[in-house]
Amino acid sequence: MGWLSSLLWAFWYILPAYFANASPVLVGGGRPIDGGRKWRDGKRILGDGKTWRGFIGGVLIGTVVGILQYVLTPSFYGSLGEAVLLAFLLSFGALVGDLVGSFIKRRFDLPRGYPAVGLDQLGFLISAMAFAYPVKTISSGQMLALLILTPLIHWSANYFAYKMGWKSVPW
Ligand SMILES: CC(C)=CCC/C(C)=C/CC/C(C)=C/CC/C(C)=C/COC[C@@H](COP(=O)(O)O)OC/C=C(\C)CC/C=C(\C)CC/C=C(\C)CCC=C(C)C
Ligand SMILES: Nc1ccn([C@@H]2O[C@H](COP(=O)(O)OP(=O)(O)OP(=O)(O)O)[C@@H](O)[C@H]2O)c(=O)n1
Ligand SMILES: [Mg+2]
Repeated sequence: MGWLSSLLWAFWYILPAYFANASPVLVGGGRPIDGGRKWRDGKRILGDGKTWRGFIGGVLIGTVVGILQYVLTPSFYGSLGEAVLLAFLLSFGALVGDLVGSFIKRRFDLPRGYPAVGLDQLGFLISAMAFAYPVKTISSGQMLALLILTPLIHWSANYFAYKMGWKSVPW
C-alpha cells in the first residue's frame, strides 16, 4: 500500500468514531448522564454537556455509518457482523472517552465547554481505537497519522460547527 492509500484507509477505519463524536452537538440535549449529581469535591461529575440523548444518538449514528461502510467496501471487513461490531465499539469507545475527558475537566474545575488541549481532540480517538482493538486494528503508522491529523480535523469541524451556529464556542 502506498502511503496515501494507507492514510485514506485509516480515515475510513476511524470514521464511525468521528461521526459518534460530532453527532451529540446536533442530537444531544435533555437529561444529563450524571443526573445533576456532584462528585465528592463538590463539582459536577460530568456536567450538563454530557447527555443521554447525545451519548445514545452518537453510538447509533456511528454504528449506522459502519453499516454504510460495509455496503460500500465489504472487502475491508470480514463480514457485516464484524463491520457493525467494529463501528459500535469505535462509537461507544469515542463517547466513553469523551465522558472520561469531561470527568477529568470537572476535577480540574474547568467549566462546561472550556477547552482542554489534547484531551478534547485525542481522548475520544485513543479510547475509540482501544475499544475497537480486539475486533480490527490499523498499523502503528496509521495510528500515529490519525493522532497527528485528528486535532486539525477536529478543530476545523468545530470551527465549522461554530460558524453554522451549532456550537457556541469554536472549539
Ligand atoms: C446525521 C446527524 C444527525 C449527524 C451527523 C454528524 C456529522 C455532521 C458528522 C460529521 C462527521 C465528521 C467527518 C466530523 C469531522 C471529524 C471530527 C473528529 C469531528 C469532531 O467533532 C467535534 C464535535 C464535538 O466537539 P467535542 O469533541 O468537543 O465534543 O463538534 C461538532 C462538529 C460538527 C457537528 C460539525 C461537523 C463538521 C462538518 C460536517 C464539516 C467538517 C469539516 C472538516 C472536517 C474540515 C476538513 C478540514 C481538513 C483540514 C481536512
Ligand atoms: N454525550 C454528549 C456529548 C455532547 N453533547 C452535546 O454536544 C455539545 C458539545 O460537546 P462537548 O464539546 O463534548 O461538550 P462541552 O459542552 O464542551 O462540555 P465539556 O466541557 O464537558 O467537554 C455539548 O455541549 C452537548 O450539547 C451531548 O449532549 N451529550
Ligand atoms: Mg467541548
